[in-house]
Amino acid sequence: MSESDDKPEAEAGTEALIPDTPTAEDYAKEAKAQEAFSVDADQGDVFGDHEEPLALFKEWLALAKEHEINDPNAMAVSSVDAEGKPDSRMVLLKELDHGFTFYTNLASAKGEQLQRNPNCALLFHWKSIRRQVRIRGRAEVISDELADAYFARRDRGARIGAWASQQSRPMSGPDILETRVADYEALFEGKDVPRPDWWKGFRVIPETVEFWVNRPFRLHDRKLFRQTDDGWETEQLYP
Ligand SMILES: Cc1cc2nc3c(=O)[nH]c(=O)nc-3n(C[C@H](O)[C@H](O)[C@H](O)COP(=O)(O)O)c2cc1C
Ligand code: PXP
Repeated sequence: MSESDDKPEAEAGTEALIPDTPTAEDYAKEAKAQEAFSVDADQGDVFGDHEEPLALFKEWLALAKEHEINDPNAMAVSSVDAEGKPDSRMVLLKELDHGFTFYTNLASAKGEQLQRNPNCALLFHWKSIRRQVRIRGRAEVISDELADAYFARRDRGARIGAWASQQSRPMSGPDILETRVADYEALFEGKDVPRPDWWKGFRVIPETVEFWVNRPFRLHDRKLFRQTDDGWETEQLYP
């Protein structure tokens, strides 16, 4: 029996769905097929000599924007509920200053969790360039002024949608959302659509930011930035 035949029975049905661990030949094939961001070691100096992580993050996001098929600014945000159980979902990064801002409904599950416990984590994974960025930090609710400015840039349809959606709460029937959208369209007909008080942004202030780039045979490169009283310190981590 070859090594690859020696698999537990329960895995059999998933073989067609879940790729096997790559062989040296697979790495060689991929390196040819996907020159710029292959799994080989030639992505160059991906970390640079930045003294803080946000400049490096911007470089990586710019590269991701060139290569991702959509939403290079998509990130998972993980929070914890009242029982301390973790919860994750995707959001879109919308502002980048000294923190990472996304917009949402404050009364949603994530909105309530982050207001109760601001400790959270963000995760970017860009498949096209085979890179990951992990951020741990604390979320703060942004100012009304910032939220108003972003809300005003959204299409009218999305602004009406924000009023109509009671995000994360159960919907009582199949047509209820359409009905609520129609109701708010009628309410705001001929008027500007204001930002609902509960539609706001969270800015995640990073405490650690880790940059990860894929390498062959899982010998990846990792660089961790950690905020200290004297600025950022960095270290390389084993893969
Ligand atoms: C790519 C992507 C981007 C998303 N962006 C947002 C976002 O910026 N804000 C938001 O409230 N929900 C966004 N969602 C929906 C959330 O993942 C989630 O379903 C919703 O916010 C409810 O989450 P909660 O019940 O944990 O609060 C996005 C979903 C995907 C797949
Ligand atoms: C429910 C919800 N709110 C907000 C956003 C943020 O993006 P935008 O302002 O571009 O709609 C998204 C993006 O998918 C979303 O799904």
